[in-house]
Amino acid sequence: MSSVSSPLRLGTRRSLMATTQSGLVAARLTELTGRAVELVGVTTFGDVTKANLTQLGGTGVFVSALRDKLIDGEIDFAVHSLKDLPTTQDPRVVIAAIPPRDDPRDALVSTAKLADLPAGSKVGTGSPRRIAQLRVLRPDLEYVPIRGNADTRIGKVTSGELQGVVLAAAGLGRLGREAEISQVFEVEEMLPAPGQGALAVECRADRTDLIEFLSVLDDARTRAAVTAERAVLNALEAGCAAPVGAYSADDGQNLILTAAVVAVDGKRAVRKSTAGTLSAPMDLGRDLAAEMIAEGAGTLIGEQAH
Ligand SMILES: NCc1[nH]cc(CCC(=O)O)c1CC(=O)O
Repeated sequence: MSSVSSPLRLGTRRSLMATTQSGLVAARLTELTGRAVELVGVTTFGDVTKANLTQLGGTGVFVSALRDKLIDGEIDFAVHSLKDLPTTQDPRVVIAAIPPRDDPRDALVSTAKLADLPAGSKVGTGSPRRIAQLRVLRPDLEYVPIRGNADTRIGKVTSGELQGVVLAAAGLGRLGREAEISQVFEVEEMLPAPGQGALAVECRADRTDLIEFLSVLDDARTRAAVTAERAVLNALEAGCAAPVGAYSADDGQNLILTAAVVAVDGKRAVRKSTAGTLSAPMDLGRDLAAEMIAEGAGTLIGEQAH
């Protein structure tokens, strides 16, 4: 940062989803502070690989290229979908802000609601968490692994290749594709991925002034909720491709947290809820995960590792 008035450089993946959410954060930061923000496009491995995400064997495929640019100083900050961030923090960077969360729920893009699809209909999703929970609701449908951006996925419904695809409501909303949603799943029937619908604003750990500056974007309630959700994922030693759902929100007083590990056959699950103070979300998540492990959650995750 040379002078106070020079624009901050916000590094972003080039996908429509990424540029849209980065653009929203940039506009909000400018609105709150008057500081100009310039978007810098970065290509990541996660954008170029054709491999199924569950087969990449690691987490954070969308994240590392942006972090490299942060560390090099080529960009000042980056905006990630929180659910794509590994739970173990790289010590060279910090999450300076977690803005207010958008819709955390999963949504079906289809011409019909899930209950009304004919038996044998093909529904696309590459997420073991979604497949497992969908199998509980409709064991008689066929679940097809798919990748690609939202446009490609929705295109398979439009073309008739698939009768439905399941995507995060927040992403569909950011892309302006809400009109194609036939059903938004309640969190009780389809527990979202930890952090789903939330964004993380990241910058280098040594840029104290910038961290302070970006904190204007932070929403304490969202931060508490997603911290609890991610603590579950971390304690279960699971990544973003694991069949783990977690959702937390406060009722004004306490933080309520529900988490589940679901077998991909839809037949077994370990599911637990708890409530605790807003001030210790990490403990809430870690304690819930310990109870889940005592009930066999670790075995369920282990079975699906390969
Ligand atoms: N794994 C890809 C990804 N990362 C974040 C979102 C959606 C937006 C969000 O959860 O903030 C998506 C697509 C999807 O799951 O439909």
